[in-house]
Amino acid sequence: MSETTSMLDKKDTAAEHEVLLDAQDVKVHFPIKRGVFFDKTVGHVFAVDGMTLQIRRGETYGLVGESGCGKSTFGRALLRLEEPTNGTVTFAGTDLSPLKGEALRTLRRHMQMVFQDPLSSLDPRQTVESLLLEGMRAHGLTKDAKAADARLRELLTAVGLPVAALRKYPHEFSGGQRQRIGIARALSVDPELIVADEPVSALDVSVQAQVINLLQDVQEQFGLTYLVIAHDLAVVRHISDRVGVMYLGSLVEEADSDGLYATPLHPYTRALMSAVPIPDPLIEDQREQIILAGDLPSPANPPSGCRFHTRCPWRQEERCDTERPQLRVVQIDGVPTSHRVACHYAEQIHSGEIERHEVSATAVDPSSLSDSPTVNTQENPGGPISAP
Ligand SMILES: Nc1ncnc2c1ncn2[C@@H]1O[C@H](COP(=O)(O)OP(=O)(O)OP(=O)(O)O)[C@@H](O)[C@H]1O
Repeated sequence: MSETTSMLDKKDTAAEHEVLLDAQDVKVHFPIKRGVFFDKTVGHVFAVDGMTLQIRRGETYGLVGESGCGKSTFGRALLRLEEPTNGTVTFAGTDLSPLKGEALRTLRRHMQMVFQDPLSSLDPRQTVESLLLEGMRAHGLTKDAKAADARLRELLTAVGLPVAALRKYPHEFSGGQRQRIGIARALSVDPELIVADEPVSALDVSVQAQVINLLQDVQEQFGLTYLVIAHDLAVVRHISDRVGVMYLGSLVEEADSDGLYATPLHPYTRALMSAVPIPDPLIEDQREQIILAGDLPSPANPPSGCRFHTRCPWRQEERCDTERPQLRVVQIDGVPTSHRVACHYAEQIHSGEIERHEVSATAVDPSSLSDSPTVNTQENPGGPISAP
């Protein structure tokens, strides 16, 4: 191997491990207001309650969890579309917390969002050309008309739309095409990170794979880093290098995608995976089924200690009820795994040292049940978390 090649390899490896986004203890607490003038704060919705994760340059990080666990709020907080109550977000070495005005606008060029429903995120009165030029103009990327025109054509080619699309309006396209426009719009300002919030869940199943493939193609073409937020385990598994599982505002487990799906270690992740149907009836009959008791507790009144203890079939009294577990690297047989797990007893549960017990639905305090859309995993093991 030549010296130049080996230097390039080293550079690639270093780039792969470079942390692009670093979120430390991010919290977003929404005040609950009451009173005639809504001027009294009577409590808080702890939508995001201590999220710590790092996304490496060039990777796809998948974030999964039940509806209402805080995924979207966290994604928005990263871009400061939602103001964090606490914590720090560092992007490419810059702490975003003190940024305001122009500095924040400049940063948004590097971090873009792709939304679930392109129809509501695209102004229906603007043509595709105007939608794509908007961000480019705002960031001073359209000074040269010829270059701007070439860039528009490049974007349309990249997302698989004809040049004639430029003169049309969003309603003239199908759902899948509209999501292509949403992706082109995010790409138009040449970002480094894209936060894709449920990018395919509003699309027909037949179109979902095309849009996922497109996201992967443009990632390679433009050297992008992704945070993909989804409730669909199949989508996340297919697209992600690493996956984080969120429960009531924070991560309960994080691992590389293959490791997480092969050996889930947190009881909640195990329950999610056990709801994934396996096409082979023999394996399906023999494997572990974990049916969670009760619904997702309300983020306005989260359980004490481990947030999952009210539904956990391996709960150990006292410690789980009172001490909130930290995310830590788990060792199996003395060997560190790729998993970080927020469970006091992950090793003992994995080895079978702690036995599983039934949790009755009444174990969940009814006053802590959520008003927000929830999953009843007892009645519907697929729930809003859908399986591959
Ligand atoms: N502006 C807000 N004010 C008060 N509560 C909010 C606000 N935005 C979100 N929430 C609440 O915060 C919690 C987390 O919501 P969020 O939308 O982030 O969850 P999610 O995991 O993305 O769910 P979904 O997939 O259904 O969007 C929910 O209970 C939600 O009702």
